[in-house]
Amino acid sequence: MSEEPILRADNLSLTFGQKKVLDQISLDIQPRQIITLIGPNGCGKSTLTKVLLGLVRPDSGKIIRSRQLRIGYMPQNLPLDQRMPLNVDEFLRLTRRSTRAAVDHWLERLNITSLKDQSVHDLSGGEWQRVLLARALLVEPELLVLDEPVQGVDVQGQLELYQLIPQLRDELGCAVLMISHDLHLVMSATDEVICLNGHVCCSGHPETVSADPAYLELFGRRLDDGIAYYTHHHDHEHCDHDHSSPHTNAGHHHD
Ligand SMILES: Nc1ncnc2c1ncn2[C@@H]1O[C@H](COP(=O)(O)OP(=O)(O)OP(=O)(O)O)[C@@H](O)[C@H]1O
Repeated sequence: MSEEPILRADNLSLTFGQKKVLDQISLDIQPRQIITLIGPNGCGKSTLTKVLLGLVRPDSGKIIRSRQLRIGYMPQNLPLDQRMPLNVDEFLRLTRRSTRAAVDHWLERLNITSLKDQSVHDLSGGEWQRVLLARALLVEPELLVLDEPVQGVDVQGQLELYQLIPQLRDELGCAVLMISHDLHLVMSATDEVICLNGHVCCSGHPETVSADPAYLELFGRRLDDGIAYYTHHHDHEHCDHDHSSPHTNAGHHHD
């Protein structure tokens, strides 16, 4: 891809207390590109996402976004005041610049029209995820950011949601940055995987990365049932590489 990135992160670092959560992270997001961040619990995926969105300030490093980049953000959770009566339709209409027609469109597109008059407090985990996705789509994003979009969703629902993501990318022409724990589920829905553990452990096209024996050793083993379980053994040193061009090191792995 030779276009200008819509977002470029350059050497982002952030320490919380004693813990270096982000260590010199660089990445580019190209128009229409689907990028997935994977990594173990607490490795900094959500923090990196919030830094990229401008919600958290890094200690050092730089973020360049294209002018007036419209970002649709689906957070991992969105605590709501339980005492506030609010149905799905009213909740979605709170989104800035949302219109009646757009709300109806996304309700229908995500197969949740039947939830329109239901209280947001009574939704199942999977239904709530779809409503949050609709809310992110209502801003007509150029960049759609999904923080663990399949949380609380059953396996069939996860497969459907991951199939939907490239379709939404095609319909909106947007780029997608998503966080996932499920490498095997997300493989076919992503153009690039970035494996995080504070630093960028490896990155590249999912098939290139997944075919790398060193990658499998680090990030999973494929069992007979075809499921690759995520088992990151981070007992290695991070060798230096060129952070200014993170996408050139597809299949890069540690010594
Ligand atoms: N505001 C904060 N203050 C202090 N520590 C924080 C803060 N936010 C996150 N952390 C810590 O930073 C680390 C990275 O957290 P983050 O939520 O980014 O991880 P994650 O990779 O998204 O994890 P998970 O997969 O469990 O959602 C964790 O150790 C977390 O406890």
